Amino acid sequence: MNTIKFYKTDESYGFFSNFSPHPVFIKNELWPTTEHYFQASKFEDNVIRNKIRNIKSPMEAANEGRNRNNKLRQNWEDIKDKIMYEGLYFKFLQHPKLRKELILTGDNILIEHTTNDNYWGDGGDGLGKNKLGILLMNLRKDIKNISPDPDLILPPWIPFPSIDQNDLFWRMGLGEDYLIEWSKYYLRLTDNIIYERNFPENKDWEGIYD
Ligand SMILES: Nc1nc(O)c(N)c(N[C@@H]2O[C@H](COP(=O)(O)O)[C@@H](O)[C@H]2O)n1
Repeated sequence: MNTIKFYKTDESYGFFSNFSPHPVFIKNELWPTTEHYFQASKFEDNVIRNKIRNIKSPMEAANEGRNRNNKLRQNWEDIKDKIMYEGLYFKFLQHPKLRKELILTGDNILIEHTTNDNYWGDGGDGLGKNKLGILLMNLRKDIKNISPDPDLILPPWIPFPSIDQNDLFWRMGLGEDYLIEWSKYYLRLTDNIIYERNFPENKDWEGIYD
């Protein structure tokens, strides 16, 4: 088995980094990157969460999240892997090109390679836990279970479960981009019946296939 190492966003496979500039929409909030979401999730105080959400760069968001003058939520150590997986899940489902790239890594081992991190990364010498790489590989398996087709684009209610079809979210930015891409994909399908059987309309999207 081969390995794929990533770290810096401007190097190969940089989109696996949480610092990559891919916005995510999670539980009715838009985050500039998964790093912003992850760092803000360390706190219960909405003032701090919103401060982090509005910070420009992921590095500054990470610095604020690591600022121990901010009161860390009590159970953070217990939930941090789950939060990270949640961020990754929505990132890779909400950006079809990233979903495709993840599937195309096949069964290669994914490693966040850095001396800066012994938990999420490999510590540089391979002795770190590489939790980010492991979660990405778990996600790859889960995504392939939904559909292994790298070119498939999921209907909007799967990557964006909390937004119904009349929401203004679909008229701008991430939502608009997704809907346009999905519509083009769906209209080009040669076998709609199988797609519609695999992904039945949910109640907020009734009639979308008509
Ligand atoms: N760019 C970068 N610099 C560092 O110093 C890092 N530790 C990482 N790793 C990423 O940091 C995030 C989690 O950090 P904390 O749990 O707040 O220490 C996570 O996105 C790692 O992949 N990256």
